[in-house]
Order: sequence, then structure tokens, then C-alpha cells
Amino acid sequence: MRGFFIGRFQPYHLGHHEVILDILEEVDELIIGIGSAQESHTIENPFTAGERILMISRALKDYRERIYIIPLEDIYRNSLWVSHVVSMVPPFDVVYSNNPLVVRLFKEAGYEVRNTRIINRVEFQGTEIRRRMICGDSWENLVPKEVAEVIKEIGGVERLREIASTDY
Ligand SMILES: Nc1ncnc2c1ncn2[C@@H]1O[C@H](COP(=O)(O)OP(=O)(O)OP(=O)(O)O)[C@@H](O)[C@H]1O
Ligand SMILES: NC(=O)c1ccc[n+]([C@@H]2O[C@H](COP(=O)(O)O)[C@@H](O)[C@H]2O)c1
Repeated sequence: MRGFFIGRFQPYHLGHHEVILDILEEVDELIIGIGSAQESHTIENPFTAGERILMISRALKDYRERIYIIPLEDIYRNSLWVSHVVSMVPPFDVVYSNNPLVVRLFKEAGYEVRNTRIINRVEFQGTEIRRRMICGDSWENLVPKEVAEVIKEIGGVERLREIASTDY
């Protein structure tokens, strides 16, 4: 059985990681969709699709043979979005999500959708991690260590701070 899970992963954090490890207990293979792949260099979406691929593939290096990481651009037409996804990824049997729009669209298209656990949503949240990066608070403990390394390699914190300081 092959599953599908999508997120923006800005950045990939321990909440995503735990959920994906749970899913990998249930499925043979998992497609991880990198949503809003066209976005980067903004406060909500600082990292490119390629940088997010690097974070996820390094954090899940032990599962490489069972995962497909596929960037998916937004199409801004919800009624066609599932077809867009299906056209870009390997066939899958089940969708894992807690995002109400994603759940609704896949259910309407006839897919089985399973909910995932919510893990320490206060801290394991992209918005909170990006806030900490901008403010200089510690964030490294909220992401897999491989992700912290990638963010350091690409100068991610400096990028986010510079973007956030733009005031015109
Ligand atoms: N702490 C968490 N525990 C379980 N699932 C999570 C957690 N955080 C996010 N998810 C799930 O991961 C998927 C992708 O989420 P996303 O990439 O938007 O992360 P996020 O932390 O919600 O980011 P942001 O705050 O930037 O919106 C969503 O379905 C979301 O419900
Ligand atoms: N019409 C569309 O392009 C469409 C519809 C539903 C979800 N999505 C994308 O799926 C992803 C869902 O992930 P999040 O749970 O991180 O929001 C986002 O990147 C979102 O933009 C896109």
C-alpha cells in the first residue's frame, strides 16, 4: 500500500517527523508532497522546494527506499487540485492529513483519508519556529538535527531575518 502526505514544511519539524514515522508503520511506501513548491524567500515560506527536499531526505535517510519526495506547485483552483496532484505523483491508495481543505478535496474525489496525530502543536509548528529564528530564540530542538544542519548550511536564519527586516 502506498500513502500520500502533503505539507509546506517551512521548515520540516519534529511534528511532521513523528507523524511521518507513524505513517511509515502503516504503509509500504509514502509519497511526501512538498506543497506551495513555487514559494520561497518570504516570511511564511522562506525555503525553496529544493531546500525542503534536502531537509526531508536527510532526516528520513533511513527510509530512502520507501519514500518519494515530490514538489507540488499550487494551482489556485481547488476543484482541480486533486487531479493536479494525481498527475504529478506515483499512484497512491490512502491520504493522510489533518488539513480540512486537503481532507475535503480528497474525500470528494473518492480517496480514503486518514487523520494523523497532533504532536505538541504549541512548539512543533512552522510559524513558531520561524518566529524564533527571527527573534533569536532557540529553535534547533524543534527540528530533526539534519534539518538544523541544512538550515545552517544555506544561511536560512540570516535569510529569514533579512526578509523580515524589509520595511518598505
Ligand atoms: N505538531 C504537529 N503534529 C502533527 N501534525 C502536524 C504538526 N504540525 C503540522 N502538522 C501537519 O503537517 C501538515 C503540514 O503542515 P505544515 O507544513 O503547514 O506545518 P505547520 O507547522 O502547520 O506550518 P505553518 O505554521 O507554517 O503553517 C499538516 O497536515 C499539519 O496538520
Ligand atoms: N488549489 C491548490 O493549489 C491547493 C489546494 C489545497 C492544498 N494546496 C496546498 O497543499 C498544501 C497543504 O499543506 P499545509 O497543510 O501545509 O497547508 C499547501 O502547500 C497548500 O497550498 C493547494
